[in-house]
Amino acid sequence: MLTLNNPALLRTECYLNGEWVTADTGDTLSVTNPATGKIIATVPACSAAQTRAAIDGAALAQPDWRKRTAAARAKVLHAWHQLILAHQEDLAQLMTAEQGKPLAEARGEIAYAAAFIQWFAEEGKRTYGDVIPSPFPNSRIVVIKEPVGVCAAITPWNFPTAMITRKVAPALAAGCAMVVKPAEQTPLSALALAVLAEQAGIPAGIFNVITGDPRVIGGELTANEKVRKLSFTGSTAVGRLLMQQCAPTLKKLSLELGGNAPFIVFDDADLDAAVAGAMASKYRNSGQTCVCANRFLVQASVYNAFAEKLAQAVTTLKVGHGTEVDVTQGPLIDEAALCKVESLIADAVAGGANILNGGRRHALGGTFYVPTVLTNVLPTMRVAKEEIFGPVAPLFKFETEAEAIQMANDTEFGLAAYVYARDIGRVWRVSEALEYGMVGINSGVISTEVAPFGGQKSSGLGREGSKYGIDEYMEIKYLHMGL
Ligand SMILES: NC(=O)c1ccc[n+]([C@@H]2O[C@H](COP(=O)([O-])OP(=O)(O)OC[C@H]3O[C@@H](n4cnc5c(N)ncnc54)[C@H](O)[C@@H]3O)[C@@H](O)[C@H]2O)c1
Repeated sequence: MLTLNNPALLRTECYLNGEWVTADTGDTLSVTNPATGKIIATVPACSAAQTRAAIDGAALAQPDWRKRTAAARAKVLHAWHQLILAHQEDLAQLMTAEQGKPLAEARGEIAYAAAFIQWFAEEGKRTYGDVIPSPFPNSRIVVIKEPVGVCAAITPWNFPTAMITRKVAPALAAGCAMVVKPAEQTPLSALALAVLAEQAGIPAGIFNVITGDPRVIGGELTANEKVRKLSFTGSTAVGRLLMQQCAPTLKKLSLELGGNAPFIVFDDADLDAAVAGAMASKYRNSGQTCVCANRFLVQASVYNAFAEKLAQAVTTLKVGHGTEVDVTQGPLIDEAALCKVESLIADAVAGGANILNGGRRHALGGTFYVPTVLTNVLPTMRVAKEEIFGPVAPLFKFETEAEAIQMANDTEFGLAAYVYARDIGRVWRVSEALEYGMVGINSGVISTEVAPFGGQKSSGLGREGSKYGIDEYMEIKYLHMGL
């Protein structure tokens, strides 16, 4: 039973153009608690016509929002940030109920999500242009930045709040309006953000949350020419599809897609620190994180020692319902995710991998899975090529630095990578050779609002966070001025 201190945060209508609405067709989507398998709410399955109306509303509201000073926009964003922090506990409860992650992680995500709003409220004041000396006499070239206009966001279920604020905060700070379609598994966190946005005084039409069939809403968001930018976080397959759908209207795109992060442990690494980093990177959110370590590449001379220490560490994880005190690993999002994990492990074992820990469903049933460590894993196995998105650490062996780099880059993805080593020369050489957007060095946690999060290769386009993140929502214009 979900009980909130402020029950008004559990909203089950969409927030479009400053109004709370149901679907014009009357259709709904069910929201299931992955820990219990029970339906906890239903939300509207809105139509393409409603999506169009939301875009129209955003297009009408955006010019006034844009005309405000950045300081005036920041004031409203700071109010939203404060309200989110004031309701951190309720928001965390909602997130755990629909997503399954332990409450401590959910609380952490709320603070992290709010930090983007605070950061971009201030960064919006620093969207400086430039003055370029002209090659012609008596003239100057002045470069200015302007908001893109109406933007759309399509977000995943694994970080139901942060994946929204990472996009909405820079967009609003820049002077844009946003229509957000959250994942169908986790709409309640998104709608609660809208409740607080309304309270904070974000004007009607500037922040909209629409729920429903992804193809219906995504189809309109990508086809509508009033939407000038799409920011998407999710799988590479859907990212490619949306990119195609945006081609006719040539929208700007940010795509934060899948990963296949290598976690490289060299023989000079502090092994205890590497295990601590591995635990944070791999088992957080039950391994359902795009920057999760997906392949552990361990130098042969420390392979057994690292494997033993990691297998020991995972026994300290407590699997259970995210609302229970001390639980450190919740369920997977659904049965399909669990089946994928099982089939990857079966493939590895059939090819000769050993299960050092786990490798089976948890006695709790449902979608709970025992944290797993696999040894003797080979780069030819499926587990080396696909995003696992579950609590499974496959350990690969390498001999030389060159081999580690070759194995690390042997994937279409290029989101996050991790390197554990003490030799500073090695750290530089390897980091520069890695074809990844982010490298954690002796650190298993890399994401922060002040850094440019994003990937290379099939992991996507664009950056979120930092000064680079706000540029994604700004057009560049220059004035060639005769004096
Ligand atoms: N790079 C990053 O920043 C980052 C962060 C979190 C998750 N991810 C990635 O997200 C994936 C997991 O999320 P998922 O399983 O929800 O991904 P997904 O691609 O299935 O879904 C993501 C979003 O896209 C929507 N969607 C699905 N099909 C659509 C369609 N045809 N048209 C329009 N919208 C559509 C979904 O409703 C959801 O809102 C993983 O690959 C993970 O690596 C990436």
